[in-house]
Amino acid sequence: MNGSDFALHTDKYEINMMYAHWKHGTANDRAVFEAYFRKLPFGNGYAVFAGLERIVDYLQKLAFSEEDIAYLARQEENYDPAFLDMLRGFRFGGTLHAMREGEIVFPNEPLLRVEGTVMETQLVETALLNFMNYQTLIATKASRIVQVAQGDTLLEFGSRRAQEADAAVWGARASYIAGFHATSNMLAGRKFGIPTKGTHAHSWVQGHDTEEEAFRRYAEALPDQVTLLVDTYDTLLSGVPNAIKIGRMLESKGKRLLSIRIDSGDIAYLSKEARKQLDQAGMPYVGIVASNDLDEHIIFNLKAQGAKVNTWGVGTHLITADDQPALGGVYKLVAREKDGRLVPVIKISGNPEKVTTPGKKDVYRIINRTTGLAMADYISLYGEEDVTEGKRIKLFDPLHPYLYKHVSNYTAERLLQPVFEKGKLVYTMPKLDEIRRYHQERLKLFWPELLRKLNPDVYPVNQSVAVYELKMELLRAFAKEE
Ligand SMILES: Nc1ncnc2c1ncn2[C@@H]1O[C@H](COP(=O)(O)OP(=O)(O)OP(=O)(O)O)[C@@H](O)[C@H]1O
Ligand SMILES: O=P(O)(O)OC[C@H]1O[C@H](OP(=O)(O)OP(=O)(O)O)[C@H](O)[C@@H]1O
Ligand SMILES: O=C(O)c1cccnc1
Repeated sequence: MNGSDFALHTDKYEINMMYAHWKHGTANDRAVFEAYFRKLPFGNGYAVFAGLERIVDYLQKLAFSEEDIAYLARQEENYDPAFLDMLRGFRFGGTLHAMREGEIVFPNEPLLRVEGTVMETQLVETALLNFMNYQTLIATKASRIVQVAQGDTLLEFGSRRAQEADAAVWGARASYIAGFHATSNMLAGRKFGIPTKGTHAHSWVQGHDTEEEAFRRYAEALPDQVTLLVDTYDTLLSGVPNAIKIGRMLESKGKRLLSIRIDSGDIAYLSKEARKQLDQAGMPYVGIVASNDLDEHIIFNLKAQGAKVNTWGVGTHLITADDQPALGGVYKLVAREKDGRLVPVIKISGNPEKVTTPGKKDVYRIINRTTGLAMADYISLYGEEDVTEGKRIKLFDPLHPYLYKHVSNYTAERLLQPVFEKGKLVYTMPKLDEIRRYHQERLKLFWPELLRKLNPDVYPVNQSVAVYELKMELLRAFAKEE
């Protein structure tokens, strides 16, 4: 699917609601939706927002083709042909505010705010959540791996195990945003300018009479980028000694063996022994790449065991986020047009976590002027001025409003950026390397206790008094009496 073929990348209920609005003459009423997730994945202390590039491409190209219209005409809902005719001219004319890609984000704060007609805001729900949820999930998983790798080189190897092609390509991009250094996926490399890296497979060694011959022929063909996979037969007795022979051959030609790769067995033990052999052979410059079902926990453990690995190839566990394969981001209506005015709306649930926070809102990062560190994220109603003017504000957790403090010594950064204004793209997409740098910079705003992978501190996401009171007011209005 290319970007212009996504109009029907939506759930049928969105089309049905659009149709029902159209039938009742309310299709062009205004609506405001916000997208957020309720729980951080992997027990992490933060998430890394990603997906905006694809969202922008999708919204820009959003249009129904004749094939789409013909398909809709065949549905058992019997949509009125006049509705389908109207869809022919449909374009996204709404307003989108979004977090920057690479931003550090937290539960229950809007990551996207979409304002427009009920038609257009409803149609885009599925695709926006699909892009945001997957890419944010993978960027967050990758960021955890980056934290434990402590500056080692990280290669994304997941394509063959990803949930299909889009996941491989966009997952490679999300990993790069979070600090991975390269991907093995050449399409992701070409599309996004991500550096690409590749070694060779076991099949290369199996495809020759001897391991030494396989290594030699590989090195002869690609003398500038030789990484040899040393574990096909016996890592320490044949793989590394053969790699050293090839290292010598390369040296005699004024070249250098770049690295060896270990893909099975006890990586801590084998890498230490391989390091010794390489050093004793006078090749301290040869790096050691490890792969084989790695994730942040195994890398952390291998480092604790003193593994002599300087490059980690990570595939399956990263690209499938296998310990939590979905981010539960939701897209909720927060305000709608009534009698010509936008009014806040609420969704009530027996599960308190699922009660929505009404009203069109903004998110600010409150930064302590003295420490330069983030103290809390602060959700205000759109247009509330105290926070933008730097006045004294009250910080409290909406779940425990009796615990609060006032702050004045802060700067407030507005996190949601204007991306589309009434259908017009007003945002200059940063280059991928800028996004990646931005992510690294943003991490510096947080204390290390929040960034650790195990039992991190909980970062406060607070609400303004006005947001809290509006929610209470709507809850009271719907309170039941028995
Ligand atoms: N020293 C170690 N400490 C903790 N985990 C390790 C260590 N060495 C390897 N692992 C991890 O243990 C898992 C299984 O390793 P194992 O050696 O059983 O791999 P394997 O693929 O079964 O090996 P082989 O291909 O030799 O059968 C992998 O996820 C690997 O990354
Ligand atoms: O383990 P992952 O984190 O998913 O990383 C990708 C894996 O894919 C390759 O194995 P595969 O057995 O598919 O091919 P090979 O013959 O090249 O080893 C590679 O050797 C890694 O082990
Ligand atoms: O280049 C590699 O070593 C590689 C690429 C993809 C998957 N596994 C390994």
